[in-house]
Amino acid sequence: MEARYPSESCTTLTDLVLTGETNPLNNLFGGELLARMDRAAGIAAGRHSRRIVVTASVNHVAFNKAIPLGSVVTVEAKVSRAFRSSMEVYIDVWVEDRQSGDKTKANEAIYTFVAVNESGTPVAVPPITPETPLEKERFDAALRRKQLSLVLAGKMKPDDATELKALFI
Ligand SMILES: CC(=O)SCCNC(=O)CCNC(=O)[C@H](O)C(C)(C)COP(=O)(O)OP(=O)(O)OC[C@H]1O[C@@H](n2cnc3c(N)ncnc32)[C@H](O)[C@@H]1OP(=O)(O)O
Repeated sequence: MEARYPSESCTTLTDLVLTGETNPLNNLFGGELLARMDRAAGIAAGRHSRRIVVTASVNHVAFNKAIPLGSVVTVEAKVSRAFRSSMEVYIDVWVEDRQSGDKTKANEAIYTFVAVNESGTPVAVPPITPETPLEKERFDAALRRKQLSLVLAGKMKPDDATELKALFI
């Protein structure tokens, strides 16, 4: 399969924070943000693989900054690394200042999607070639994150997590 670039999967969703999507402090409800990130990441993984994709894990979510009611929120998702059937998708969340238009990074998350056939069986996806320094940095660290996710899910023995062990040697 021919390699693809992260930019080919880049998916941007921009939307407002409306009443009904906020917590008692009038900030965006965490579950609503997770859902927006899942949608953007699913589209990105689908663009990379051109397959049905399912969310396999949510590996890292940092709610660093509250997002107030009425904010313009942009969720940007890109495949950072493709393995055999799984893809790591990196998501950056930006909040736009309505007067200046300046965007501030509010949150980030890392999801894993798996490409499957009509029966739900995992299928191979194209490899990915990172281009920018940030894409290369995320690509390089993705195997470590995959091993951590598999160990935490009980799907890999800690002894087999070579990339994690290398951090401490
Ligand atoms: C878009 C949506 O929201 S879909 C709804 C929510 N998601 C779902 O319903 C998915 C339900 N889960 C499933 O269907 C299955 O568990 C699957 C397809 C994710 C994985 O199936 P498995 O039988 O575990 O398959 P298998 O062991 O071959 O793993 C497939 C790939 O997923 C990876 N994987 C599985 N679990 C994890 C995990 N927790 N973290 C990271 N990667 C994982 C494996 O490493 C493997 O990757 P690779 O082929 O690139 O090496």
